[in-house]
Amino acid sequence: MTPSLSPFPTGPLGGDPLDPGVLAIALVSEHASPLAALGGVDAGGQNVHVACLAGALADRGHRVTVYTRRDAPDLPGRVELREGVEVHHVPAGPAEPLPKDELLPYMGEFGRYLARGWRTRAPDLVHSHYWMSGLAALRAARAHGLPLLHTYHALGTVKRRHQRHADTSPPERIPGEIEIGLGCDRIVATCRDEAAELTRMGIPRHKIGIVPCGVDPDRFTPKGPAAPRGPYPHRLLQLGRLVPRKGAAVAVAALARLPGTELVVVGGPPADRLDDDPEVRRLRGIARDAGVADRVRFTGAVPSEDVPPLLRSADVVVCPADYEPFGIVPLEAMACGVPVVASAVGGQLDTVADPGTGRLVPPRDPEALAGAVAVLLADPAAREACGAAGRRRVLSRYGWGRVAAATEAAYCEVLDAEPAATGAG
Ligand SMILES: CC(=O)N[C@H]1[C@@H](O[C@@H]2[C@H](O)[C@H](OP(=O)(O)O)[C@@H](O)[C@H](O)[C@H]2O)O[C@H](CO)[C@@H](O)[C@@H]1O
Ligand SMILES: O=c1ccn([C@@H]2O[C@H](COP(=O)(O)OP(=O)(O)O)[C@@H](O)[C@H]2O)c(=O)[nH]1
Repeated sequence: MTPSLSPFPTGPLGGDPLDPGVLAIALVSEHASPLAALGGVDAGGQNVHVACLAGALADRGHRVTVYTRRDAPDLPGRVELREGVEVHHVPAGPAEPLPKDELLPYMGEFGRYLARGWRTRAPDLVHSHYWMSGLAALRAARAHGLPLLHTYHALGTVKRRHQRHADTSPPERIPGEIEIGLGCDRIVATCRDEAAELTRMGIPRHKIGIVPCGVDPDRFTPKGPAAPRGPYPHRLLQLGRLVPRKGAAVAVAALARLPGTELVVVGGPPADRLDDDPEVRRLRGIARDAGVADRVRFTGAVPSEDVPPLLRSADVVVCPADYEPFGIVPLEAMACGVPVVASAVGGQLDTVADPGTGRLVPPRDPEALAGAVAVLLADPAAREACGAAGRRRVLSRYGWGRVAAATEAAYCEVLDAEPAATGAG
């Protein structure tokens, strides 16, 4: 490791000064806690990203604090997620779950909490996730002259373009995202499409670096238990938050062109609340109308340890989102050696190699989705080759160790320091 990187007092969390070269890193993730259950409307890839990035940075010897909003009264102020990673529950607004689009009024309080804490124990750098965290962190980091890096995870301009009136983001979002981009020291975008969108928003290209999201290839493996299959010769699987933009309706409509195939939809509310969920009801209606209701199964949200067996049980994983800022699910499928048919949007343009690891098809096009899937279902050898290529692609590019190393390099650029010598995994 290299000489001390910090002009600021270190040891922000444990109290003791840190060894030279060890960074004290503050990750700010206002609505997406690394401790949250996944699959709900607001708990998805960002939660995974923050948890895994924090862990992989700790593996490289750094000390990480994740700041997330306290959304239940009984949450402890601090929780050790693992060695080197602590989660702080920030009091900002009522200590109860709130939709993320209602959190902006509490971001001043969130930022003041950060600034107060950093007065006595400042991190070496701050890395904020999602626009509201960026606003809170911008104020607090500026107050102490701390370097700030930002990852958007999703952009208001893109969401507005695709969802129009259904977009419930506050009007402050797009101007806020520009303010963050102009005010922070560096943007850690996750794919080329996002970098292009940011430059169209007027953010200088030289401030933007690209580091993808990652996957844990030791947890997501081709070998291992597979979930039991239904009575059909073929299984498609879709995984993620159950919101309309994820395109499950496209997958259901495609099923009408794929006889002998079942579709398992993983994610959404807990299994015992599926019947009350508006999106499940909508999708069941579409399935009924298409005459495929008996071949569509909803599991509800599943804990992350149950995800690899489900992925392994599928012949093809479909990711037909209308838009997808990055999309961790294709990486998880590829890591499990399963071919992916994804919409040609966002991060999926970078992650899915067509035809090597799967196929890219136009979004919102059930016919194109069904066509690409049918070719793979008819050819077991092609599926196996795609799966193996997907696994190789993940191992060579997307392990969290590599992602953390590249993120650390961005931190060091901002701090004008040398990266640590630790190998990437
Ligand atoms: C659809 C989408 O934006 N997915 C991204 C993103 O995920 C979530 C997204 O940021 C949600 O916000 P929004 O409604 O404004 O789009 C948040 O509620 C969720 O917490 C995010 O998980 O980030 C993922 C990680 O970078 C990315 O893989 C995914 O494509
Ligand atoms: O019931 C569920 C649904 C989703 N996920 C995980 O949630 C993440 C979704 O991330 P992605 O980036 O694909 O989409 P986002 O939800 O952020 O839009 C992936 O790690 C999934 O494995 C999960 O563990 N259980």
